[in-house]
Amino acid sequence: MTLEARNLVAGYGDKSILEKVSFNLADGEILAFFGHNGAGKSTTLKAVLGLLPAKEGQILLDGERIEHLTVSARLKRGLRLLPEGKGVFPDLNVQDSIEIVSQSNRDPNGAKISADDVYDLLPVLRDRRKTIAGEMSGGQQQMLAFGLALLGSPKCVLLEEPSVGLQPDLVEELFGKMSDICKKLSISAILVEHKIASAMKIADHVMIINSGKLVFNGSKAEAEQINLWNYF
Ligand SMILES: Nc1ncnc2c1ncn2[C@@H]1O[C@H](COP(=O)(O)OP(=O)(O)OP(=O)(O)O)[C@@H](O)[C@H]1O
Repeated sequence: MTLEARNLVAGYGDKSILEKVSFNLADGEILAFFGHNGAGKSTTLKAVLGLLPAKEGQILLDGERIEHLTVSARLKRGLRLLPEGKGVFPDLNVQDSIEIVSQSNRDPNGAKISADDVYDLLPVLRDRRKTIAGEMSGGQQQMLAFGLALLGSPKCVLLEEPSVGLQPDLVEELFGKMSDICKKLSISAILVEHKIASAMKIADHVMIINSGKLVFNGSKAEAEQINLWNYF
């Protein structure tokens, strides 16, 4: 199991938003995470990464308890967040962006995913090496953000609405690429999305949150048997 949450309670100040949220995610699995605006999706991601403290419960990464660790310690262990909006350097070209991030990630044991690997996995980035990131299309910027996240050799990526602002065909292309790469490299992902039909195409597992409580948590096959909208 890559990532597991057990009875996680988290919120802002004295107020708890998440009510004993539990889920688990195996290597290479994609967990589609749905819910209304304000239901608690981002709060869950923030608690997993350590941007919010866990008031109660446990978070485990590869079996190790991490809920007391700092954000940087969790990043070192392979968690990555791709926040909503494009996580790119808008004024740098693709090549310089990849070079800067791969140099800053270089560790003495050797980074597992190199710049060349990223170009091989996402050939559009090789084609656009000299293009300024801020001048690329939304979908290409998302691919770059995902490529930069891969340079850290993540175990689990937390994807916050990567489809925002993309046309439907680009959403399918982006999700297809992300899914292929996660499967190939055994990276697990939580995919927070409002574009449910597109996210369902690549999901292995589905969760729906409502007012801080998980109201559905099951396999894709189980999710396909029900009307997901009844849970919103
Ligand atoms: N910084 C904050 N301080 C206090 N309350 C917050 C803060 N951020 C979010 N909340 C509250 O926490 C609850 C859950 O918000 P959260 O951002 O997790 O929702 P979400 O499911 O990610 O929504 P969306 O789909 O709109 O991004 C909401 O009631 C929201 O008002």
